Amino acid sequence: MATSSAPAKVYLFGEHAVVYGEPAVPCAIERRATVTVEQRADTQICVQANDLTLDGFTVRWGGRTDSRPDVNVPTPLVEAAMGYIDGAIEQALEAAGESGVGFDVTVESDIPLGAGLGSSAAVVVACIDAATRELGADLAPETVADRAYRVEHEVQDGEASRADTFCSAMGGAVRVQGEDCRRLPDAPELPVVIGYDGDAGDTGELVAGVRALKEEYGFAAETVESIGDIVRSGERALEDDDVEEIGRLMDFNHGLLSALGVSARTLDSMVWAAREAGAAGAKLTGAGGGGCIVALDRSERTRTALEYTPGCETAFRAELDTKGVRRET
Ligand SMILES: Nc1ncnc2c1ncn2[C@@H]1O[C@H](COP(=O)(O)OP(=O)(O)OP(=O)(O)O)[C@@H](O)[C@H]1O
Ligand SMILES: C[C@@](O)(CCO)CC(=O)[O-]
Ligand SMILES: [Mg+2]
Repeated sequence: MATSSAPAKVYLFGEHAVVYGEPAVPCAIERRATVTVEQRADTQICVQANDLTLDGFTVRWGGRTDSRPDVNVPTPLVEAAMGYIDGAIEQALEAAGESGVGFDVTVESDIPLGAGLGSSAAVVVACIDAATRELGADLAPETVADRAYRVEHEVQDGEASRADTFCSAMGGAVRVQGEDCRRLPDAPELPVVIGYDGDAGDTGELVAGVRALKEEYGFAAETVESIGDIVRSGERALEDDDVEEIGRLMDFNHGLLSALGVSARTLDSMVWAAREAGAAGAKLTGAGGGGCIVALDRSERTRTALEYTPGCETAFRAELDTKGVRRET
């Protein structure tokens, strides 16, 4: 039996545009998905999943006698979860040079699902790490990141960046542009506050929506390029530890994401509540459509204001996670 965990992330800048070759800077936060993997005597994959936004379910597939999932939760969710776990197991088998092995997989996660905090990447990264160790192989976090990216790419219908998976595997703040993935040497100490509307967006669908806009309108394509410019300015502000400037750029980034159609009324209200409470800046994080915003505020004012904002279910402070994927005992 092997257990690994991997962190969630927020985007300081650059989600969506990163899918088209612009840079992005996500940052791992201290909320984790933990995956336990144990070999079975047969070839079935049996998944038990629990998290904050899910009551918990069990799916079983791949055996000779029972290849249909046996579940009581909505089909799209189950299919998505099966896609991620199936993909992760396939990657682990390939990495370990094995085939035809069945597993019991247990997922426990503190990361709300589909909320822009990278629950999919954390689950896939932790699952690949645990499954390869269960098979006697040991992969470097960069290799886990690369294999996890292949899974996200497949599940998101061929459109995904390496940002979420690299960030979750490596921890800290990272910079990703195409295949160029690096850890930022001096991870910034940022006063991150997160607001969550209790809702979810489907990353694959939201990415497809931006792609369609970009193909229809030249100005949408230019908006994506402008997000790249914001990220480049953001990197300089991060080097200078200039929280005010980082905040201004986050505000601008949110405006452009909103123009690309991936915000939501609740995300906009939370962003405005944070700004009015004195946050240095605020934006949606991740794919959007519902889920989380990220704001910067050293004081408690933003968190308190968010808690009283209609549409906000919960608000919390998030510490930077510097560890990335790790073995749990
Ligand atoms: N605890 C979990 N158990 C099983 N599957 C999970 C769990 N957490 C996430 N997943 C899978 O990940 C999917 C959500 O991934 P999606 O990419 O849409 O959102 P996200 O990763 O949370 O946010 P974003 O990609 O915007 O950062 C779920 O539908 C489910 O298939
Ligand atoms: C929207 C997106 O940029 C981030 C989702 O967390 C998609 C991706 O990078 O694969
Ligand atoms: Mg995701």
